Amino acid sequence: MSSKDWLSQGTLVLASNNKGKIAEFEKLFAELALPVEVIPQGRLNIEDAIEDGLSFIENAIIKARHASRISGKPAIADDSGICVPVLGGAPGIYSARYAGEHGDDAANNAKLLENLKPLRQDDQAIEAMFVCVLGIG
Ligand SMILES: O=c1[nH]c(=O)c2ncn([C@@H]3O[C@H](COP(=O)(O)OP(=O)(O)OP(=O)(O)O)[C@@H](O)[C@H]3O)c2[nH]1
Repeated sequence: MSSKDWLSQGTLVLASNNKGKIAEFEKLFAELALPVEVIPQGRLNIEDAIEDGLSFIENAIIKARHASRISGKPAIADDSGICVPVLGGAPGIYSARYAGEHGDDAANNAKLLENLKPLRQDDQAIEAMFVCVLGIG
């Protein structure tokens, strides 16, 4: 599929089961007023892909291709996470399951703060980046 073909297909599957992402995408696409109906994959009974890529880019492509293969329609996916250089880039692609259970934001945040505690000097700020990659399949 060439980079703009998805626009002419009439529908775009949103390859995510994350309620926050779905709300943000629906708002964004409503504002853009593109001629496509955005359908969250859950409405098509598409379950989560196995996110076994080794980078945000790989995982975004895996999720988009999974939803596209099952639905037969173009799909868009987002893979994102927080990367902390003093932790070697962790939690990175594992952000959603850093504390064990997938999607437990409170536990993930608590674990990150706990791991940063011994690295903080005099309450100095610690650099972190939020990385977000979108893939269309
Ligand atoms: O503080 C935050 N502000 C945000 O604006 C935000 N947006 C996403 N996230 C977190 O980033 C990870 C994505 O993980 P992720 O890309 O693997 O997605 P996911 O597994 O949650 O859903 P899916 O899209 O794969 O179905 C998860 O821990 C999300 O909770 C955010 N955290």
